[in-house]
Amino acid sequence: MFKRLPGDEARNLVSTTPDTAVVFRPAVLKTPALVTLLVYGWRFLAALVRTIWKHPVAVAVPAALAALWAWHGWPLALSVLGFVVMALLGWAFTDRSSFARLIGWRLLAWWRLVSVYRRHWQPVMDVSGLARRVHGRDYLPRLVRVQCDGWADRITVRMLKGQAVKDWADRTDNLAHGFGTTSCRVALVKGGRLLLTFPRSDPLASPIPALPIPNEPTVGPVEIGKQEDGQPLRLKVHGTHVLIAGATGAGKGSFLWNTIRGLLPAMRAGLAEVWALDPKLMELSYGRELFKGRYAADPAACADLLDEAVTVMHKRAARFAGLQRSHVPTIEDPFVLVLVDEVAFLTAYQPDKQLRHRISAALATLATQGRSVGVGVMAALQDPRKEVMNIRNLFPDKIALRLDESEQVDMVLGDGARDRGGLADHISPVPELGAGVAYMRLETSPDPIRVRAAYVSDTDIRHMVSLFTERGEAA
Ligand SMILES: Nc1ncnc2c1ncn2[C@@H]1O[C@H](COP(=O)(O)OP(=O)(O)OP(=O)(O)O)[C@@H](O)[C@H]1O
Repeated sequence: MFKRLPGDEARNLVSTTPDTAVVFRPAVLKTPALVTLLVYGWRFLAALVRTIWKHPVAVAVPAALAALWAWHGWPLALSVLGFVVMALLGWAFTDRSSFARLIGWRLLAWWRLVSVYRRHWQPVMDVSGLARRVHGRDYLPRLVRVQCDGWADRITVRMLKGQAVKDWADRTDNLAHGFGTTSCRVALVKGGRLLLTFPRSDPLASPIPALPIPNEPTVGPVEIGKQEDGQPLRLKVHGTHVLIAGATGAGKGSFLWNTIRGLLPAMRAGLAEVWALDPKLMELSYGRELFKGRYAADPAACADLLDEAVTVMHKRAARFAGLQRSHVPTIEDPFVLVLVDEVAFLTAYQPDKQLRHRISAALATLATQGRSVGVGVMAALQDPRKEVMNIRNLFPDKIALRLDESEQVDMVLGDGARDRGGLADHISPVPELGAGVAYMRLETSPDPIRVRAAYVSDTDIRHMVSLFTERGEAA
């Protein structure tokens, strides 16, 4: 007597009499030909309507050409096709960006969909473990849409019911290599839908030379480099505090120097001041003339300078109380940016306990109360552990350059940042490839963005100093 079993369970059958083979006869249901034809016909019709609905222009052009051919012969259809191609080429050469936006990226997206994503979708999902087989049925996440721009392919995906973002975030390596790119970023669009970003090129692959000094004095976001999509990287420094962490040689200095460079016109105009704490005596001493005496390297002098910043902050808070809630830089009340290179030298590694407490208390006070009265802190450090920097959570904006260990990423950028693609431990230790490259997590956005700061060389710093002192004297 045969028992009917779902297909998948046949492999679980065990014979107690090894000489007798288990005979499995699947139940065969004969479907009438008419039903099969109707099903295929319906599917074809649905696909046709869907294609016309989704791609009206792409369907209309070949349909019009086919109609021309049928009614007026192929010479006319060919001439019209030639005319269309020439017109498109003309458009592409005269207004590249609008052509790319309206036609170019859509064509590329279609090509990438057909040649890469749809073609490799099933094998990549299977091998990476994102497809599932339940009770003999295969379930595959759905590839919803492919969009392209000059930098990356963005794939919208519908997850399987019951999958979590983490399931995908843990497999970014599999996805990237499966689709022939070097990296993949996962972001949640809405419940059940993800956006996978696959960069096609890397605008951050080679060092970026120092950017021009801005013409206008501004404390607004200062341009300091590039984002991974090739857009300028503008860092907010006024109204926030910034923590920069990176292993030795990761390029922390370039974030500090680019910020000073961007603020230079405002410093010259008296709208901004940079107060520098340089306990290693290496990084900021090179341009100490820029700080107009607000420079300290000795720990005791650093503590005095921090106390002075706290006093400025308290005085402003007392004056502003009840009158204004945010700071607007003026010559009387300029924006004060306290730059601290290797803050751990002043806190965790400082042998003098009293000094250590004084410095930590001043830093914590500035970081909790300074931003609304125009006193900001930008601190750099190598080791982001809590024992070394126990106030790291007081910095709203965080930058992780190359880090030695994967656990350090979340210490700097906050919980879950590495799962969201902040792979700071994967940044190359080769200076040409990785110095100045970082993942940035801003207060306003939980997804870390990959960026590279421009390289401000010693010559650039000398030029900044001469420009500042010359103009300062002239002013
Ligand atoms: N933005 C950048 N682009 C390219 N190369 C850079 C960049 N920044 C730094 N470098 C290179 O990396 C080297 C190390 O940079 P830097 O001294 O700023 O690192 P750091 O993180 O401050 O190191 P440490 O903590 O040891 O002082 C520089 O000498 C330079 O050659």
